Amino acid sequence: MTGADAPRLPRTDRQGLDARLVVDRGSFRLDMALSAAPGDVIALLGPNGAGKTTALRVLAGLVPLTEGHLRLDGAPLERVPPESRPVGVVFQDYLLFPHLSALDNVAFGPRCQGLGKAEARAVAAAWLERMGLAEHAGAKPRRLSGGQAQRVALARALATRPRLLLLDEPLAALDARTRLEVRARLRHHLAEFEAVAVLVTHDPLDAMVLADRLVVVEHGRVVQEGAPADIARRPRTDYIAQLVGLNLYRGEAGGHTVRLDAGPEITTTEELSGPAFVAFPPSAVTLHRDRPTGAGARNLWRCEVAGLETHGDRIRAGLTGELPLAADLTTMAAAELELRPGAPVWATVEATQTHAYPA
Ligand SMILES: Nc1ncnc2c1ncn2[C@@H]1O[C@H](COP(=O)(O)OP(=O)(O)OP(=O)(O)O)[C@@H](O)[C@H]1O
Repeated sequence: MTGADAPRLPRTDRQGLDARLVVDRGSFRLDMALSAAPGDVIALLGPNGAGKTTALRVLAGLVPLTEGHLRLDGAPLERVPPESRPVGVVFQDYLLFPHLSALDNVAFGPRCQGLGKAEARAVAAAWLERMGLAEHAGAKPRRLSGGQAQRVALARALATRPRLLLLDEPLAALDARTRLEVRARLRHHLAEFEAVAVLVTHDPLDAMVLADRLVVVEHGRVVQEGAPADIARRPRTDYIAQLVGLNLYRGEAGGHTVRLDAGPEITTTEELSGPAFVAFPPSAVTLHRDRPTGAGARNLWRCEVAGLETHGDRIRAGLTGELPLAADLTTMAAAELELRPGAPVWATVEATQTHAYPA
């Protein structure tokens, strides 16, 4: 069925993306609501197998919806075939046409939209210029660096003036140094893009730098969404807490303490009641060989070192015991404490270093 003979579904005036994506793939079910205004950049973030790529493929029209709806600028897209959707896609490995020059790769979309050859090439040349790639217009993809190929792929997607831009792990194919530069450029282009952009990534840094809003997906469901800073400050699942490098616990708050579902109490500065999360960074934890006696440390737990790894210029200790947690310390402190797997330690955290919020 083509877009033309699809049944006419009601249009709404709502601009941007308005979707509920339900897809069954064997035993896996994706069920997520996704909405965005023109100009929004949304990052879908989640562990392997969470359903991010499936969501992107549904938006692109490559996988059909089992249930739900998909509207873009008020128009229903469910029955519109991929090639007729006003959607641009940058695939993880870019999928440039190997036999076409950068210019003709970018001109391909405008040509398919009905522009004449010269006109389409002029549009493509303008996009390559904007991407800082004018001098590579005649190059075939194999002669482009990873960063250049990524920009050609982005130009190719943007040249069709899509109302929805989809980017699948846009920086995953790049080495660390190129990534830094390409990330900054991509941020600039996304900021200029006037329609909705949705990107899929595993990398919290890419998500935080590139997106205005994060949608965290686990097991086919949205577990948290919001501005990057809010999510980093108030994670609601273990996956997100690990991603942003926080210790996270759930319990029942009463005044300045949160009694954890499994384990001890944590003293906090916030005053709350009812179900609550408490989070604190590994750098807030101080370890001691002997039980500390000072009055300052309100939170004190008896733990055991489960593992040690280097983390930047510090050592991260994974602890089990009264409270499982991650603690960061300097190499010197780790040596002085004679930390090794199995070593007993006392862990303290000041109440002022914790952050409690309703669950
Ligand atoms: N063609 C398919 N047929 C059946 N099941 C599939 C198919 N493609 C993906 N799945 C299943 O759908 C689920 C979600 O996969 P998806 O690729 O969307 O996750 P993801 O979040 O993008 O993961 P990753 O980060 O590893 O790419 C997985 O359980 C996967 O096994």
